[in-house]
Amino acid sequence: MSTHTLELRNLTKKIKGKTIVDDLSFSVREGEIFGLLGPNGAGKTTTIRMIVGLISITDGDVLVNGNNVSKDFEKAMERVGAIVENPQLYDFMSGYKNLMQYARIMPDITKERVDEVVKLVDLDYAIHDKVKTYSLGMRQRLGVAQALLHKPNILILDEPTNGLDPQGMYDLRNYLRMLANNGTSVIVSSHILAEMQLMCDRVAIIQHGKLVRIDEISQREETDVKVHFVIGGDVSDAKRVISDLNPELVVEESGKELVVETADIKVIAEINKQLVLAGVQVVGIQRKTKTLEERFLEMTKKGGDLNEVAVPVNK
Ligand SMILES: Nc1ncnc2c1ncn2[C@@H]1O[C@H](COP(=O)(O)OP(=O)(O)OP(=O)(O)O)[C@@H](O)[C@H]1O
Repeated sequence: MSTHTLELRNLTKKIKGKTIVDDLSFSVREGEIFGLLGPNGAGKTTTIRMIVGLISITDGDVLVNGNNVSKDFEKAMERVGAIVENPQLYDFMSGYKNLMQYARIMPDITKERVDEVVKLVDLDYAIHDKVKTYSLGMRQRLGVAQALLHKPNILILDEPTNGLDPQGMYDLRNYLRMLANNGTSVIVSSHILAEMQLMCDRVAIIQHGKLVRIDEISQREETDVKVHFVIGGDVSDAKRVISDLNPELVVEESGKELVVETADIKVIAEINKQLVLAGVQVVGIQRKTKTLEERFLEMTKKGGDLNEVAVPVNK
């Protein structure tokens, strides 16, 4: 059984009569990487700012490790590490001095702990260089090291991939995964779909301040499978053979391809067998999973039913 570390209950933010975050509810589990995904202005940053107490909550509750942020703020923040705005770093000091400076104002942080977080974010090689010589990725790693000093069990990063190069993104993913494997709940926000798919276990899709749905990345990949049969001869013969097996299997036809929606390997093998037995030439079979991007676009398209995933257009 998994434990929830962060829980949002009907969280709402209104600014000057405008609803920015609208009745948002979800829970984050121990040891998972949870994404907030939505277009610019969807309300991700506002949500995070409420979670960490940077702005007030209009309505609803945020529970952090069981503590209500509105009622028991200090207790709630005890084990939260966050980078919401750019981390406060002094350019003229070394990375190490920055961390020591920060450690001094926090209770019970030892020099050993500073060394530990430096290792964790892979900054040992440059930790005594001045921060002004750091790349964006290194600055960000130093910011994360700082946020981790007090051993939080929840780490919140607003748009952590912003400005990172591919190597920086790859490194970020790896060490966030390592933290999650050790039990930390990691919450990241982004409008970059592909990044979220690579990084997260679950993604909450947010639009106009509302939760559209929560996508379980691995589970989804198993269900949203389509198989493309590429036919050598007459496609209508192939279509008839497949329809005889099950009239609902074929969902699309395009040129020489018949698209079948199933994740069941036995069904795929049976279709192939029947096609061959009927003398139909099968020149290719391809399995394709719907990407998070396709699903996201389907769900957020104007006028679309946000709870229903429509049959995707062929790409
Ligand atoms: N203090 C404020 N006063 C008025 N409107 C605000 C305020 N803060 C945020 N907003 C509006 O709320 C909406 C959501 O903003 P928010 O920054 O939370 O979005 P976001 O999903 O984080 O997007 P982005 O990726 O662009 O930061 C935007 O339309 C923004 O203009």
